[in-house]
This record gives sequence, C-alpha cells and structure tokens, in this order.
Amino acid sequence: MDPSSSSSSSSSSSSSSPPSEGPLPWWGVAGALVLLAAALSPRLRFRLRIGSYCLLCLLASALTAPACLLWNRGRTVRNMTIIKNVVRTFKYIYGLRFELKGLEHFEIEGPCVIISNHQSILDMIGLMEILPERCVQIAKRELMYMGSVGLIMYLGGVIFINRKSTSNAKSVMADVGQAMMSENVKVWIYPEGTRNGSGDLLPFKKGAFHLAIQTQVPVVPVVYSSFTSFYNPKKHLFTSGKIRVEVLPPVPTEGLTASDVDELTDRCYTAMRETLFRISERPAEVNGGGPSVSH
Ligand SMILES: CCCCCC/C=C/CCCCCCCCCC(=O)SCCNC(=O)CCNC(=O)[C@H](O)C(C)(C)COP(=O)(O)OP(=O)(O)OC[C@H]1O[C@@H](n2cnc3c(N)ncnc32)[C@H](O)[C@@H]1OP(=O)(O)O
Ligand SMILES: CCCCCCCC/C=C\CCCCCCCC(=O)OC[C@@H](O)COP(=O)(O)O
Repeated sequence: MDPSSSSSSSSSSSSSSPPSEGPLPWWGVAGALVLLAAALSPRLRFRLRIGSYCLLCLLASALTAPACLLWNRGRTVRNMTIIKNVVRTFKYIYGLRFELKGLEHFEIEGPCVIISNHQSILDMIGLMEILPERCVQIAKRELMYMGSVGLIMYLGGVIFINRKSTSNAKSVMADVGQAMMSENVKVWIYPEGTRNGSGDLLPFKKGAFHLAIQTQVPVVPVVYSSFTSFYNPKKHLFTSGKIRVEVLPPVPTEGLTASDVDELTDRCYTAMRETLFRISERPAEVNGGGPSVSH
C-alpha cells in the first residue's frame, strides 16, 4: 500500500470522511433548548421577545449616548433627532408597520403641547416614528434610573416629573412652560399618566391642558390604534403588526383660562376616544364616552 497513497488515503479518508462528530458544545445545546422551548411555550417566546426589546433599548442607548455627547456636547433637544433615527429602525426588527394620517397638523410654527394615548413600552417606536423637530417628552422620574435608557432620555431633554406629588409636578410643568416659549420647544405628554393596554382611554390627567392654557399654545392630539391585535402581555402575545396613527387638528387655547381646563380636557378626550375606536375598528360604545378626567 503506497505510503503516500496511504497518507493520501488517510488524508483523503480524513478529508472525505465527515468532520469528527463529537458532542455539541454546551452553548449549542443551550441555544437549541431555548429555541425548542420558545417554539413550544408562548410565555417564553413573549418573554424572549420583550426581553430582546429591553436589551436593544439598553444597548442602543449606551451606543447613542456618546454620539449625542460628541455631536451636541450634552443635554439638548437636538439629541432627539439622533435618538429618533436610531429608534425608528426598531420597527423593522419587530415587524411593526405604521399607517400615518394628519402629519400636516404638526406643521405648527412655534411650541405646542402634543398629547397621545399610551399603551406599552413599545410606544417609544411609535413616538419616534412621527416625532416633530424640537420636541421633548414628560416622563415619570423613575425612568431616569433605567441605566443607559435613563441617560439617553436625559440627554434628549426629557422632562422628569414626580407623579406622586402634584405640587412638585405642577411646579416642574410651570418651568416647562417658560422653557417652551424661550427655547421654542414642543412638549409631548401622555395624559393618561400610565400605560394602558385596554384598547380604551383612561381618564385624562389635567397637567397637559393647564400647560397649554398657561402658555396659550395649541394642543395637538395624536392617537395610536390599539395594540391588542399583536401585543398583549396577559396573553403572552407579541407578534408583528400594523399600527394606525392619526394626528388630529390642533385645538387652540388662545383666550382660554384655568377655568376652561375641564372643557378642553373633555374635548380632547372625546375626539381621541372616537378616533381610537375608529382606527382600531372597535365599535363605539352605545352609551357614549367614558369619564374624561380623573376623579
Ligand atoms: C437610542 C435608543 C433609545 C431606546 C429607548 C427609548 C428612549 C427614547 C427617548 C425619548 C423617549 C422618552 C419618552 C418617555 C415616555 C414616558 C411616559 C411616562 O412616563 S407617562 C407617566 C408620566 N406622565 C404623566 O403623568 C402625564 C402628565 N401628568 C399630568 O399632567 C398630571 O396632571 C400631574 C402629574 C401634573 C398631576 O397629576 P395628578 O395630581 O395625579 O392629577 P390631576 O387630576 O391631573 O391634577 C390634580 C389637580 O391639580 C391640578 N393641576 C394639574 N396640573 C396642574 C398645573 N400644571 N397647573 C395648575 N393646576 C394643575 C388639576 O387641575 C387638579 O385640580 P382639580 O381641582 O381637580 O382640577
Ligand atoms: C443599571 C440599571 C439597569 C435598569 C434596567 C432597565 C430595564 C429596562 C430597559 C429598557 C426598557 C425600554 C424602555 C423604553 C422606554 C419606556 C418608556 C415607557 O413607556 O415607560 C413606561 C411609562 O411610560 C409608564 O410607566 P407605568 O405604566 O406608569 O408603570
């Protein structure tokens, strides 16, 4: 037997024979088990998907913060443009498609108060899909402590309030009013004050409407269709989906005073609730609207 042939045969046998079929590495086994479990368990699939979203937010924030610091040297609403362009890519990762209507109502010279319904932590994707220039958000102060996400919110100019202290929140909102006018900034507020995945609207808090009247700027209502068809934590549902977004005509506040807050709140609440039911293809309630303000 020719040694070269034997060596070639051994090499050919080694090259022609399949790679050594040793056991899978531990991480291969772990990955396969996770994928199998996720395929079998909706709860695990949901947790993996929403966990990946949180991780993505943390990672993207950590990577975007230095860019904001280098580009704009600190906390400024100009960072929102950078943040917006990053977050807008998330829709492709999670298969979310937006149908937009009424964006021309954002073409307002100067400040305004934008209000929208708030359903989940996914709202950030919808927020950044249509965020106008020079627009900051009002957020609960607990979000400031969410690691890199809190940092990026701070750098983007987000205003943090203590929801549990009306007096503190009111004084912060008063300062916001002054800053809005002096720095020509729009403010985005979620008047429900918390996430609400019911497919309906919670009663509205009044701070947004006080702010608009105190600064005599218009209120621009924005409505996102219900996520319940593709996102429901109670049912461990989180798939791809379509979100209709409708920007309603600005509601003027010139000439209004604090005594008009309840009427302005009701007007916005009713218009947004009707829109929410329409774009979510949910039959409007026979008995008209629910409570518009928190009692
Ligand atoms: C790069 C990758 C990044 C990836 C990560 C994603 C990051 C993106 C970056 C940017 C995104 C940031 C987005 C953050 C979103 C966060 C959303 C939230 O946190 S929602 C929770 C916080 N928001 C709110 O709470 C809504 C605003 N709240 C209010 O307006 C409230 O009114 C208040 C907090 C000011 C007070 O609330 P409360 O006391 O509970 O109830 P009210 O009925 O509203 O008010 C009680 C009485 O006080 C009167 N009032 C209220 N405000 C005022 C005021 N400004 N001036 C005078 N009086 C006021 C009100 O009229 C009531 O009195 P009454 O006699 O009953 O009328
Ligand atoms: C080093 C500390 C690390 C902390 C780890 C944080 C883990 C979560 C990380 C990222 C989550 C992505 C969040 C994106 C922004 C979410 C904004 C939001 O929607 O917050 C909810 C708030 O509107 C209302 O809260 P409640 O409904 O009142 O409750």
